[in-house]
Amino acid sequence: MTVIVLSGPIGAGKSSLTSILSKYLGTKPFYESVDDNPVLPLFYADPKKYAFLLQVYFLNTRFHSIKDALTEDNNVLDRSIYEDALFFQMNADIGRATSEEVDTYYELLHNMMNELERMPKKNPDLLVHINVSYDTMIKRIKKRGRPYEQLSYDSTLEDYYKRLLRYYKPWYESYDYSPKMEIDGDKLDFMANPADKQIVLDQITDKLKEMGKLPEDWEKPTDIQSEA
Ligand SMILES: Nc1ncnc2c1ncn2[C@@H]1O[C@H](COP(=O)(O)OP(=O)(O)OP(=O)(O)O)[C@@H](O)[C@H]1O
Ligand SMILES: Nc1nc(=O)c2ncn([C@H]3C[C@H](O)[C@@H](CO)O3)c2[nH]1
Repeated sequence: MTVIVLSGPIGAGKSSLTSILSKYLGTKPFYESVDDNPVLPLFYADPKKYAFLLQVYFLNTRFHSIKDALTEDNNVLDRSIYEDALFFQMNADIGRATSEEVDTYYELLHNMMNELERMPKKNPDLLVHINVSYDTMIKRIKKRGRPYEQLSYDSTLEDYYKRLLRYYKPWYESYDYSPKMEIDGDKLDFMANPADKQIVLDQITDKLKEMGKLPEDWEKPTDIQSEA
């Protein structure tokens, strides 16, 4: 059983790589709730009002996914539950949560993490972090085109995204729930360039091999074009 979680800022390529990687390894993908998330557009329209509700919504859906992923066989999750507090803390730091909301959130998070501690498998096997610069992040956000994430939608988003990148660096450095590795999301265009895609897949499978975590019955696919 091998559970891989991806991490990285907005638009880094987590969902895309989750799809590619799960097909390549023949495992099950779990996606963050975005297009079916009723609170996300409300949050971008009025962050102060909805930051807490959005966080509870995400925490709940992430808890479900990680519980399923840790009990089923081989999986790839497109964002880790460990990034939840990063987002909330950042929003709280810029005044989008009351002290009561902050206290309630951390108590709830603590309770949920304790539940995970009780599971036979407590942590993922590997965290794959996609690093991107601000320019790449904005290019990808534009390319994907969710209206409420565009810089033209809200003049404070530039600061929000730059701040998010600053929070990710120490977060990744202190992450210690599992082995971890970084992918260079600026250099490696694993969506459009097959050679880059193979480099990324080799980096991940080499790491799994080194850890003895490559699924036993896995055979390297010969045609990666079909993994997109
Ligand atoms: N390495 C890459 N090279 C080129 N384009 C990419 C790359 N990764 C992702 N993209 C494109 O960038 C956009 C955002 O990618 P994706 O939705 O996978 O990001 P994400 O990290 O899951 O974002 P979010 O955090 O918002 O869920 C998509 O249009 C995708 O096709
Ligand atoms: N506030 C907040 N807290 C989270 O935990 C969180 N997780 C994801 N997101 C936002 C980023 C993308 O717009 C979109 C898809 O990742 O959802 C979040 N926003």
